[in-house]
Amino acid sequence: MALAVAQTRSVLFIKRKYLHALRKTCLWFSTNDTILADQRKPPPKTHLRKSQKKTTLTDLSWEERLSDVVTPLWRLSYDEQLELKLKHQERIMSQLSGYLSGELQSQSSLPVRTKLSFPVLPVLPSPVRDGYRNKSTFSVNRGVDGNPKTVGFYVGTGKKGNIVCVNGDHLLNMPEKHTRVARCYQDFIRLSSLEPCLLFYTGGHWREVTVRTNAEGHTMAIVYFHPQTLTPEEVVVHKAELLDYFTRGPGSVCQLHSLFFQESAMTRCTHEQSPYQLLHGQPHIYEEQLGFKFRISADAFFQVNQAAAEVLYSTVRQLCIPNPEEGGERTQFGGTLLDVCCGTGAIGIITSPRVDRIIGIELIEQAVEDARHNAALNNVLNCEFIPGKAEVVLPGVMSQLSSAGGGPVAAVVNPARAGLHYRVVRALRNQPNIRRLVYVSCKPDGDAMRNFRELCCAPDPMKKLTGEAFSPTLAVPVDMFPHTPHCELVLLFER
Ligand SMILES: C[S@@+](CC[C@H](N)C(=O)[O-])C[C@H]1O[C@@H](n2cnc3c(N)ncnc32)[C@H](O)[C@@H]1O
Repeated sequence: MALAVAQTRSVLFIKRKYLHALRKTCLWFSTNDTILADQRKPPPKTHLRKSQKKTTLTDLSWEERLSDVVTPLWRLSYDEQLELKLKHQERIMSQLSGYLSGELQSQSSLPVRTKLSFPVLPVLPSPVRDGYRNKSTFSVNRGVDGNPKTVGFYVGTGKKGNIVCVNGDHLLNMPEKHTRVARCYQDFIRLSSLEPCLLFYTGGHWREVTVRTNAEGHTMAIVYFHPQTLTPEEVVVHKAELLDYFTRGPGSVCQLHSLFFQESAMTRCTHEQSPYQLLHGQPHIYEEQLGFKFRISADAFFQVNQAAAEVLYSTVRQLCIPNPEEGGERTQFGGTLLDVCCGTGAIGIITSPRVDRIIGIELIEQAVEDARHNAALNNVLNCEFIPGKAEVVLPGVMSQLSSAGGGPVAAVVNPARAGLHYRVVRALRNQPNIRRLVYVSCKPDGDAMRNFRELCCAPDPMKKLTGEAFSPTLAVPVDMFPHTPHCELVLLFER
């Protein structure tokens, strides 16, 4: 009996210590689309308890170490994960409340707990918790056994020079289809006469592989390749070997719906910088969201968790254009919805029945083409998608909206982690017809916080922020990334 009590106490102690460490970690962790993998088989719970008793990092297996990097909450129950995420979001929103009330001065101020000036709802859970990722990017580097042709995820950092590439089959957020492609790609590059490209300046060719899947199980693989000094004719030979491996050879078990190849000498190239070459199959995959169908190109952004994206999108739609009886009669807002950083147009298209007009703005041309195609595919006629940087395009759109008679305008912004350019914030703030603005952020404590403050500060002619200030009125966190510390925050501003 005494022994059982002592054991329980020790597990509780370890759990508390672990939660404390995670809370600290959550302050600086950020969503990283390229290192996050999907995983299928978590180390069993019994294994977990043993690992909790271990004290040093080196006692952990490589799989556990990778899980701690990619899915650091894997040891916690899902309820514990949601509790932790809610506390983290509340802390960030209390920081925002502090800035707005003047209690906190600068972003470097210690995060003193300030009373929340608006409600933060409980985190909306992801309907799918395991194997949820529809996109994973696997790196190539030296494995645990020293083999430089290893495909997986990094433990360690380039800066410290201690990178080890660990296979991610066990990761909780990874679907089996993704790890199968990674395994096959590893077998393929091990058979290839070409070297892997570990560092751009040291040569080598085979780089990472991205895998995208949809709910129907279609699989798209994109292989990135550094041509170095190979001639185009030489590259053709290796492309043909890759194609043969995945269509007629052992890689055919992946049943690829699409195989793309991109020659790139940079970390990341758009389709315009270096075309995605279709070696096999269909150029797109399709996904359904809330009854609408979406085409996704190799280069386009799409939310990584399809089921949770539906939760996110219905939350955003309801906050942008509230419908008192969600699911009942549609209310017609009769104005314009600006969808800034619209990707393949999902938010605008899903909200289109409630508004007269949607204007989407997006940087990536392939995504804009997808958005236009998606509107037509769904018989949506009131959407217009404009390619370009929002900071360049939006000021012109605003003058059009003002001169067009000034109907009501709602705005949704969903930028990447770098947040919105100050010109975008200025244009939104200075457009008096916008009364509601929904900001969707995967990192609200980063650059987005600067945007929140610029939207809500007192008018400042020096910064050309002359429009009436917005106020945050509701925050809804949505868990898109189970087992990781991240979630999306949907923040409603009104004035
Ligand atoms: C987080 S994604 C959101 C996409 C979309 N709202 C969705 O849910 O699918 C951010 C998008 O912003 C785009 N983007 C990044 N910087 C931009 C800029 N300066 N102007 C316009 N779009 C930008 C990216 O290409 C990406 O598609």
